[in-house]
Amino acid sequence: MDSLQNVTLKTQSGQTAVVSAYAGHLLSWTNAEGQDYIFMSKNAVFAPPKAIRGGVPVCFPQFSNFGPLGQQHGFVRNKQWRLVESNEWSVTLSYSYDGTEFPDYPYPFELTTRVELCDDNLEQTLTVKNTGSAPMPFTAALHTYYTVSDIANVSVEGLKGLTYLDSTDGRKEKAEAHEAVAFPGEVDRIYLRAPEVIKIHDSGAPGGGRTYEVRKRGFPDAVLWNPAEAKAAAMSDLGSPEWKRMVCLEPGLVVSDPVQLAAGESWSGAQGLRVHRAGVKL
Ligand SMILES: O=P(O)(O)OC[C@H]1O[C@@H](O)[C@H](O)[C@@H](O)[C@@H]1O
Repeated sequence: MDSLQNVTLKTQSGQTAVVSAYAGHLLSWTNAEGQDYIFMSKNAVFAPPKAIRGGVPVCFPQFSNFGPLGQQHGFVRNKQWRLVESNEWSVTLSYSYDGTEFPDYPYPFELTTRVELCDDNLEQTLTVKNTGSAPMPFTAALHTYYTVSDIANVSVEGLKGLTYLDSTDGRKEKAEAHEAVAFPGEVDRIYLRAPEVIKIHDSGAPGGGRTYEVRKRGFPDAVLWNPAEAKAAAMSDLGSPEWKRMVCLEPGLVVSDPVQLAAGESWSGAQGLRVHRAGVKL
């Protein structure tokens, strides 16, 4: 761990990942050519307790305003976590909450994130244990920011036929009609009961195109987000043209299958990320 409390993972093939003990946050994942698959805003602020704009913020114990807290996306993305163990290719960090700091959330828990890099595959697991004596409600998401060439070149596959809540339209329920979901403007949606595999295609990525394959487990929902010009302009840590270079696809436990975690019990969710280049058969 360096002085910034970042842990760097490296594979034999030259991929790297950097995970911060601040917020248990995955900051980057680069290929052997140094291209970062994970977006980090050039205007991101690294000043705790500010949340970091980019990477993979952990939203817990609340996603957005789905829960009792006033704080959007919960509080663990604003906290220092503890290093549990690390080696060249994996790191485990944890955050313990004793149930006292936030009166609206009196549920003690131990939260752990493990990031593992093996060749062309990044695995991230989130595990929570209820360390209190009452059933513990929570919502959660792995708020993953992907690097894209330009949002105009991006389409998302795997969502057709699903119901989503449109957060740009009062969270009305809508049906996804498109095989390839594009981004003609602001997109902020919670897809309910999304499939295990979702793909993000970027036709303008270096080398003739790129596909991010996301395999999620334990998280029933998936959030899709790009703020577009006007909303991004109001975010000092994003702005223009940074918003064009990112898309968020976030495995989430938000609406479907609500959890009341019994005392002493644990819950786990995970995502496995793989990148395919143009011309390589999926
Ligand atoms: O600015 P924040 O708190 O990091 O949130 C960013 C976005 O996160 C997404 O997950 C939400 O669906 C959006 O509504 C929200 O704007």
